Amino acid sequence: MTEAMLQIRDLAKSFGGVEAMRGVSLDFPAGSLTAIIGPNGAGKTTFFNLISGAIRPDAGSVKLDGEELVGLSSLQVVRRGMTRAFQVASIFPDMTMEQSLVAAVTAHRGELFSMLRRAPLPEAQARAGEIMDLLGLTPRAKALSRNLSHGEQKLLDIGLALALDPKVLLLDEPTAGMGAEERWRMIEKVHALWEGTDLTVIFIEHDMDIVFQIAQSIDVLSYGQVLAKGTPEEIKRNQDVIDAYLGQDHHHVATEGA
Ligand SMILES: Nc1ncnc2c1ncn2[C@@H]1O[C@H](COP(=O)(O)OP(=O)(O)OP(=O)(O)O)[C@@H](O)[C@H]1O
Repeated sequence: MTEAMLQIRDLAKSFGGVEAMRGVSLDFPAGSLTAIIGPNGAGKTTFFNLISGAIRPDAGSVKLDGEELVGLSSLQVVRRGMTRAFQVASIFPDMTMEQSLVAAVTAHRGELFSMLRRAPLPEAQARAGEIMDLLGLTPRAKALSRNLSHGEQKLLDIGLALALDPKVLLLDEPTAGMGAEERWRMIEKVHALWEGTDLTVIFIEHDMDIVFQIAQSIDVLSYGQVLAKGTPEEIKRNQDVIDAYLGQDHHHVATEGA
């Protein structure tokens, strides 16, 4: 059997007396699109912090393409091929979208460019162009960051993550803070990006309609443990998940003809 692109084993982390992650083991096959869901405080953000090297686990293993990541810094994790989209698009308000992406590609590939003794700009511009195409941002290439809509800024954040040439892309609530219509536009772009590349995409999302619509598989966390994992159909019918999460009033449950 081939190993998953990302293989997590027995991941654990406590903050003082709080066991935020209690032995989580999950596999993410190459090219998969997975949603991480769960009630508030379930450990979703902690999970991303642990696997991306932002914080160090007390125990466990995180293997990317067979290589152990635990103990590496965030930067080293990025270099190995796992990148998280952060809210950084607004840091350089007077740069255009294209300039921001060219700068990110150049920063990431700089070493390689100097080794090849080639001018970085045409290459970086070509890559920035590809990324804008993937995200449907090309018409906004010359727009200044400060003039981008919230949704466009979020897409640029994803673009900046793509500039780091990841194998695995982590998205922390890509639709947060958006209205219903903008959410769907956003998630359709994420879906198109996933379809158009061989990326392994893992996203945290609270909107269950979105999760059930686009995720290929779903991992449910609760109290720092894996409560369930499966296809959207399996998760919708899982009684533990319904009891722990989907039954809660404040979550949007896809009732699907019910
Ligand atoms: N740096 C920290 N120090 C202390 N406790 C923490 C820290 N980070 C997370 N926790 C605790 O760990 C648990 C899991 O939190 P986490 O933010 O990972 O959950 P979450 O599933 O992302 O929640 P939400 O959906 O509300 O974002 C919570 O009890 C939280 O209070």
